[in-house]
Amino acid sequence: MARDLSQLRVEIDTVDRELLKLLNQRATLANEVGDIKRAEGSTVFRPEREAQVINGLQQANPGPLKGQNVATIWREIMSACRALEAPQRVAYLGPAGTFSEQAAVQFFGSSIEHVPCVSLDEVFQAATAGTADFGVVPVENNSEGVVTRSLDLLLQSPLHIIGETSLLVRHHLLRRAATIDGVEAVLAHPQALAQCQNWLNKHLPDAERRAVASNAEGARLAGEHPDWAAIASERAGSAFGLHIAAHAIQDDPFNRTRFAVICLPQVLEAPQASGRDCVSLVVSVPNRPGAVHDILVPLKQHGVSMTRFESRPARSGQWEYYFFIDVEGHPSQPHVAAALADLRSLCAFYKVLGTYPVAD
Ligand SMILES: O=C(O)C(=O)C[C@]1(C(=O)O)C=C[C@@H](O)C=C1
Repeated sequence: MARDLSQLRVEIDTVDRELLKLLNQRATLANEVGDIKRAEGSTVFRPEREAQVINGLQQANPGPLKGQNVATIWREIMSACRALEAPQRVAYLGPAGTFSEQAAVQFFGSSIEHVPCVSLDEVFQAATAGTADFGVVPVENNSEGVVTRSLDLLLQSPLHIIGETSLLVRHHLLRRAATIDGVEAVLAHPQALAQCQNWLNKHLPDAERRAVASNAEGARLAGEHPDWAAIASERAGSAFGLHIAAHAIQDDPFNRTRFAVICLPQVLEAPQASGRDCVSLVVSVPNRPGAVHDILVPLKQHGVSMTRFESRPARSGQWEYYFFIDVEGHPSQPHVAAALADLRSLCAFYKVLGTYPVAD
């Protein structure tokens, strides 16, 4: 006979008590792992171990929970266990409510210490000086291209990339009023203004577009001026008590931003191979005909796929460029190591920005 609602809820309560007991058992074990790591002076965060735990559970999952749900739940469980071992301080472009904050929580789970920064430069400084263990910075948007400041900072910085996360970015027009009537200025980070330009041309052609340091900063200002609107996330809207005057106004409905997770090699060395990895490099080549073509040859010869190739002016006063290259694989794989060694021998400048598991 089918159980009624109250019987089912009693059973759910029993299962929850059992889960709570097991989760605390798990947290106690993680705490013991923390004691060992403290004694060794080693790092708490082990992304490859976390990936292993999640992959193993997804493979063992009989359902009806979806694999994606299993990943989300265990990412949070491990985030809480990690925080018991030692708080992980994560720097990002703040204030609260930015997509960068969302990316940080997506990667590390919500049990982190937030270190909001006023600029990308400050994120790099925080992670370099040790006021944060990790930084999370945007590197690329699928409609707007690369975030040039992040690439320039990566080039000069002692930090390396240990992970990435990709976020579906939905921009809303936020305002004190619930409609777009009478908007005189639209405030947002330049990237967000660029990602919504068709919508702005069509619906608010006469409004001034004002670039500010972050979308959340724009939302804060829009909260103070009735004739201003901001382009920002729902999260920023609720943080500053604003209405969504227009929903999902980004020109590309599949607008995604890729974020890099960075830290000093002393905090965390390059993660071991996870099975789906990527190496990010920056190189420059001697200024002679065919030099750019030549650096791609070793990749082809050794069967290594290139997933990104971007150029940035070297600012040397000459027509010289840095090339940011992502290749698939891990340097522990012989064909990847061979391709990188050959490529390096052809470059005037060669720096590995990081080796890390690719985001889903
Ligand atoms: O296995 C470890 O090294 C742990 O610290 C435990 C644990 C976990 O909760 O499973 C927590 C943090 C690490 O990032 C990896 C895994």
